[in-house]
Amino acid sequence: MKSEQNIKSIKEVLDNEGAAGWDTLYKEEYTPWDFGEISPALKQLIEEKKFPLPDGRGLVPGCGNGYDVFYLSSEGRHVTGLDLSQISIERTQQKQKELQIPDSHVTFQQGDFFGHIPPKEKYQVVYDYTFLCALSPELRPKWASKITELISSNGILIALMYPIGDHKDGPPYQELLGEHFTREYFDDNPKSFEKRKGKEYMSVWRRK
Ligand SMILES: C[S@@+](CC[C@H](N)C(=O)[O-])C[C@H]1O[C@@H](n2cnc3c(N)ncnc32)[C@H](O)[C@@H]1O
Repeated sequence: MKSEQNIKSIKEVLDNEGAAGWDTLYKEEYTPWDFGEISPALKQLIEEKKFPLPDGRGLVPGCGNGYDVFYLSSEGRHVTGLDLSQISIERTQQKQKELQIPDSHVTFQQGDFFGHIPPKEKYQVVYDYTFLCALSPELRPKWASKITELISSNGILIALMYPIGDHKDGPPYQELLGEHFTREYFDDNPKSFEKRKGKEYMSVWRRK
């Protein structure tokens, strides 16, 4: 990871370069959101069987270095990792090759979430971690419409909410998703990376 002298702040890069700034951040290896592994909260959800995950098709929008994509994929679940950054996608594809993970389990795709066309049967599982929060607030309703469009009826959204803000009724997920989703699982104290302790909520939402 490069020092902050090389790149002053993520916000500055994105303000100056727009969406292309994500590529710059990956190129410069300035990715402070990346802990090099999947979140303890996701592991806890799955390994402690807190919520059963459906098989079928999964999507991780803004997948970054792809740890969650590999983790969520299985014999019965194909997972697509989608990211705007060509550099991050090339890296994940390289890792997929090295790990010899077949395309029948995992696909990495460069592209814009807002233009993403779902497979015919849509997704049964979508995982959002530090993706919604990376978008500017005016894009949140658009994020919610797209999530609603991408998930099949009865499919689920796993939203690991970070950072917990000071919104009156918690993070804005309920107002964004409430019309089309029912919240079926919530943990306001999941396992977290040390630096994020107390700043994350785990939630699972079922598409109506
Ligand atoms: C804060 S990073 C989080 C990455 C990953 N989820 C993680 O936790 O390590 C946000 C990611 O979203 C990607 N991104 C931003 N806007 C996007 C968009 N419109 N469509 C797809 N990916 C996008 C960025 O390239 C970046 O990889």
